[in-house]
Amino acid sequence: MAAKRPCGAMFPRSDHIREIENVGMGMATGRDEIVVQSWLRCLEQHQLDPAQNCEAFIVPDHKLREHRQQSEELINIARSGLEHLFQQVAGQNYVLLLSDRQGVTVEFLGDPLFDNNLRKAGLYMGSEWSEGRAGTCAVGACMETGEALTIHQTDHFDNTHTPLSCTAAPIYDMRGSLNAVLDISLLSSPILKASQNLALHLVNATARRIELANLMANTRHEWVLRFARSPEFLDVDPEAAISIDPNGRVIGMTHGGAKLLARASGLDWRRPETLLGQPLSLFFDTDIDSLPDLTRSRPTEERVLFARDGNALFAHAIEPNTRARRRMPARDQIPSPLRRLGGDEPSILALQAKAAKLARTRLPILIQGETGTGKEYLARALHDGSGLSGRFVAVNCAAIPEQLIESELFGHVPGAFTGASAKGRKGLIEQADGGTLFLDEIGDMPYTLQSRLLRVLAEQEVLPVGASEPRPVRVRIVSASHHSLPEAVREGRFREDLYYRLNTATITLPPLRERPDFDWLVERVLKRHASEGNNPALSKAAILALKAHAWPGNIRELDNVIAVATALCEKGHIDLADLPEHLSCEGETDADAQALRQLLVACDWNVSEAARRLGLDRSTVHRRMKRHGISQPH
Ligand SMILES: Nc1ncnc2c1ncn2[C@@H]1O[C@H](COP(=O)(O)OP(=O)(O)OP(=O)(O)O)[C@@H](O)[C@H]1O
Repeated sequence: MAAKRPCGAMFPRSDHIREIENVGMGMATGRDEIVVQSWLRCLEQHQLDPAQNCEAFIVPDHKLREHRQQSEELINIARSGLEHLFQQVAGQNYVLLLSDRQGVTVEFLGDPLFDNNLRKAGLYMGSEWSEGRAGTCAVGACMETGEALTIHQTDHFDNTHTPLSCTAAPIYDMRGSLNAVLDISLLSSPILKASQNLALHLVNATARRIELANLMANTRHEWVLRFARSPEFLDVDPEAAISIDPNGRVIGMTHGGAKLLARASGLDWRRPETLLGQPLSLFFDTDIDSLPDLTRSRPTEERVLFARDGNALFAHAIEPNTRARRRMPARDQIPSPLRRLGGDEPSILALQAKAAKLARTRLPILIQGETGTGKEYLARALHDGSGLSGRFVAVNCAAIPEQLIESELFGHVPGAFTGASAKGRKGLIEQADGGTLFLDEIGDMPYTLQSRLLRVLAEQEVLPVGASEPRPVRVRIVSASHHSLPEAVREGRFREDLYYRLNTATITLPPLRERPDFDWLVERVLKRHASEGNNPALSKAAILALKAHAWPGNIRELDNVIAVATALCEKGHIDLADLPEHLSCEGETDADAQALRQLLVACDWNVSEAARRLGLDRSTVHRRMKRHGISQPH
């Protein structure tokens, strides 16, 4: 969807265009250098025309989902920082945008009162603010320069954006690459650019805290060294941090950390690869063996470190978490798509570690598990964690009519059969070339096709329908079934040789009712359905009801229940009343019914009072009464 932005420029249009054109011809202007450089990039590199108004571009929903999924870890880490920042500027009409490294807004906090205007102005979820797309703007210029900045009103290149004032700060990942941009914007602002100085300070501070939280979340087994210029802030709000491996080499840093290392060594922070892997002693007059002297066991003002450029800093060394290391031997080797499969419980970690090892191979993998346990989700994660460059193609063998499945999978040459496409068609197997083919419900694959699939696996080639020459394909096969394949083999419905080829490596997903990381999954699904302004928590009673349920539909059922509850709940609280009836009353016994009756009698059949004493809302109590056939005697 693309919406046209309002054209209410605060500066006469022709003057604005003329000024940009003059800059393009090398004439001086009073603007900040960062604005001038961005205008020049827009003219020369992005070939934008200042006389041509752009539309706010909002990526389609499915694309937004992809962008959000890719940034899920960042969004989760950043959320509390964003909410804190939003509270700090509450009532001042600021909007907060978190953009991913393509400039797409993946998280948004704004006043719903101005929803329509914000959407029109492109200050909204899914809007793309890269410089090539939108011209000079805070997010785009921040992405290009890697620096925090304000693009105020007529600093914008595109005339349609000139009412806006936008301030952005970069968020770097631990390896020094730009990971995201945090932007704070106003639909209308005072004329003076200096009015945004405080906003600049706030976004910078929030970006720094998000980077620090990211570094801490990803550094459990290494030393972390945090820095501040004053001892008072060292333990509570450090300015920079780095992580150090057991050999004393720098392996991660916040942006402040990168700048500090660069300053100390005379290297360039824009080339993070020159900083990473270097020994600590290149930057400071210390080494890994001396780090215990900088832990909290000593008073802050005594924890002083000298950088190689002569500057003194206060430092706080945090020891590696050895307990976590023992418990999670392979966690840091698990690619992040696979880490997102579950929590930190040993059996789930073992499952992730196994998946991580298999992801790196090209072996066929068979995934088993009840319906809705996440077999396709795991297949995708295996693909994302495999480093394969081709596509992930999913096929549900039970959903394609038997007469079509052959040409769907293998493709066909022109005119291969009545109704075949005149141009011929690439089959799904070829579409997955270089990537992963996920065959869901493989047990439903027609017997005759099973031998052809075997050939694909054995020979790495595919023979389209009607073709005489096979075509080479390199495809990784992941299959899944919630039927028992050995049983299908015994009954002669599934080829034994294919079964043995497919199940060289098997991963079995536990049903939800047996998952030790149930709480983690509930939290994750809650976050998935949270949106700006609706980020609910579960009441105790609701948690108990979720735990008591048997979840025959597994994670899919949980996902649906939470989606509905999130939509129904009020005041940021999911209570029993927001859960489906069969779930909220589950596990109640006759004794519970009797207790409820006694309570109602004690409350003189005042349902509100009974609800208050139970900590439930009235509709839940009414529902329980109905279920147990309890009513006030007349
Ligand atoms: N580890 C997970 N974390 C969060 N959500 C998950 C996880 N695993 C699965 N899901 C969600 O649960 C739902 C069902 O997952 P999926 O379709 O992968 O299950 P399945 O086992 O392939 O189901 P079926 O057997 O019916 O094909 C999806 O909405 C998916 O996003």
